Amino acid sequence: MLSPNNQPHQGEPLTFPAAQAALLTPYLPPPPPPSAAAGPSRDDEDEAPAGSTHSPAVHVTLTYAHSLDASIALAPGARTALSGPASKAMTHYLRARHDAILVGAGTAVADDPGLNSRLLSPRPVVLDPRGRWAVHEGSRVIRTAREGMGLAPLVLVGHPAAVVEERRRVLEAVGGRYIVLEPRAAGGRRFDWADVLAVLRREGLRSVMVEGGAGVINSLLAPPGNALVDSVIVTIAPTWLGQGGVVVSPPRTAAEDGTAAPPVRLTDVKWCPLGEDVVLCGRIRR
Ligand SMILES: NC(=O)C1=CN([C@@H]2O[C@H](COP(=O)(O)OP(=O)(O)OC[C@H]3O[C@@H](n4cnc5c(N)ncnc54)[C@H](OP(=O)(O)O)[C@@H]3O)[C@@H](O)[C@H]2O)C=CC1
Ligand SMILES: Nc1nc(O)c(N)c(N[C@@H]2O[C@H](COP(=O)(O)O)[C@@H](O)[C@H]2O)n1
Repeated sequence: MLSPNNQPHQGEPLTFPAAQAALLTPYLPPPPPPSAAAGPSRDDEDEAPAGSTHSPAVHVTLTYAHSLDASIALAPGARTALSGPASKAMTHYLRARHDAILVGAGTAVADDPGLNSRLLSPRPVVLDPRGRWAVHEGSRVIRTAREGMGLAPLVLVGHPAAVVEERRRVLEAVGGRYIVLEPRAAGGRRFDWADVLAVLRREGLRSVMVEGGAGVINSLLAPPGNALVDSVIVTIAPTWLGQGGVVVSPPRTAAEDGTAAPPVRLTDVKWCPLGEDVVLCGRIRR
């Protein structure tokens, strides 16, 4: 079993079997050097991590859990447990293997997530172009940081006016920050993924686990964002969530003759049963 390292635990001690961790290794960024174990502020070298396909190098792992009908939640705003205990442990292991964990404003608002790991916590990053996440003293991610159980978030907003002074104070009190980034995609409503990764790289973050929700996943799986994804790890839970769920389904692209074409496909695929769930690992086919 892999054992927790230098950060305090939250809740039950957590272990993830080494044999299962070994299956995931080819899809993950290299482990941080021992000197980086205290947190994700890394030395600013410019080497690309092994397996990375873009530069400057930020390893991007897209990972989430969905139902048999591709839903990641029962309804917008409904926090929905899909992963069983074994795959939940995998999620904490994966979080610990990345410098940053990224979610969209929809998830931050709906779930009030902790975004930490019971092993080594990554830096939470929230994409919030319009500043709609009303972060406050009681937000879980803030409490988690204050209690030393995780790191404080970086919140990417699209305009200085999206920063509310009281929220900025709350964030900065625990070591978090707003970062203004120009939304250059989707008619000025979305961040260009390459710009997001450049911000992370400037912050010394060399790997990011993109966790959701559907808006973020669908945007990253669509071109040109999907060219920046190094690996995909999806937990499939043996349940249907039914119509009205929050569905992962990126927009179709058009083939040369104008007919609809699948936007993206995986290659180098491995399947691994984990408790009652199955975990699918793969890379985006170029
Ligand atoms: N099962 C699982 O593994 C997971 C499930 N979830 C679930 O997903 C649901 C939330 O999904 P959803 O509502 O789609 O919310 P998201 O977390 O995907 O947030 C979507 C919002 O994030 C912002 N955003 C997304 N992409 C970009 C981009 N490229 N640039 C800038 N901003 C971007 C936009 O904010 P704006 O609209 O303000 O411009 C967008 O509306 C929740 O119910 C949650 O429980 C979440 C994570 C994992
Ligand atoms: N891996 C996974 N399985 C599920 O069943 C889930 N519902 C999620 N959701 C993600 O985890 C966040 C909540 O966990 P923490 O409070 O941060 O520990 C939630 O916001 C989603 O990002 N993930």
